[in-house]
Amino acid sequence: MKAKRNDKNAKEQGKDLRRGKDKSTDLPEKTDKPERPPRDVRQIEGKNPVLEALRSDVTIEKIMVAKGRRETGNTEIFDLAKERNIKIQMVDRKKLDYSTKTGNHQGIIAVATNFSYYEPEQMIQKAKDLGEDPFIVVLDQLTDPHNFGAIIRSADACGVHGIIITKNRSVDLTPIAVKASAGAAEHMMIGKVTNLAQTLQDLKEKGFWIGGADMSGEAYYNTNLKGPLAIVIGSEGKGIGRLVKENCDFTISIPMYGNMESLNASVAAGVLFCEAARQRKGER
Ligand SMILES: C[S@@+](CC[C@H](N)C(=O)[O-])C[C@H]1O[C@@H](n2cnc3c(N)ncnc32)[C@H](O)[C@@H]1O
Repeated sequence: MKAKRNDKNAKEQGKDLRRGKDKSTDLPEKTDKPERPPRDVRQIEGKNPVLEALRSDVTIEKIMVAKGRRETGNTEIFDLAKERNIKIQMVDRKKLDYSTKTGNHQGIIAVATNFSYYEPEQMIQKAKDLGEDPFIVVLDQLTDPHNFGAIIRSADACGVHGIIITKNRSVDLTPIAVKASAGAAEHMMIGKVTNLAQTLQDLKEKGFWIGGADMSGEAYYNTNLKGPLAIVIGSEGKGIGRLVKENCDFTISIPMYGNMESLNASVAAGVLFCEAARQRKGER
């Protein structure tokens, strides 16, 4: 017989009215659940990001592909996955819709090990190995993952050896940033530092010129961007912070001829990186 919801006596005796059971006797003893170690993995979403991850040395656990996608231009992904012995799981599109972190998986999600972050010294070493002057980009508390992704993509195109971001109040390498980079993030060394002003001082001691991108600087096409160089890009809201600006050797500006005071951070970064690449690669 069902216990009534308002059976006061039963409640007072500690009975579970929903199941007609005695709470005091039937409940299992509380035990501390063993803590699950966090899985050191991330999701890479979309065709280009997955393809770039396969082309890089990123360790990929598996790739999930929406059923029916094999025929629609994923041949290279399938071939590379086979070559690298990576499991491809054909799944219902709904499963991808459910687990997507970008909202735009394009029918393909890879599960890969998390990013490793790099020290500025490793970026400098990379340049040395290539026989080039180091070219580093510094982002002063950028917050938009789409801007971050676009900057990584332009940086890769222009021969940047590494990007330094701040540990606090900054965007990170989220699946959205990686997607926005079209997978360029898989090839770029990214470093995180606590004290950007200190990092700039360290770079200066290593012979770097630090150029801060700012609307009130010298026109970029009149600026020498050769040699060991770090270009600082400011945040979307407040631009380059005071202390960071004080540690710049010069400021570089893209003249503004319209009504707006500034460009989007990633657009400004793209223009300046291209000019730096033009000067550094000796093109006219
Ligand atoms: C959206 S802007 C920041 C605007 C901010 N309100 C300010 O006053 O600095 C983001 C960053 O993009 C870069 N930027 C934007 N427009 C630029 C320009 N015309 N010349 C050089 N850098 C620019 C700067 O690094 C700037 O800090």
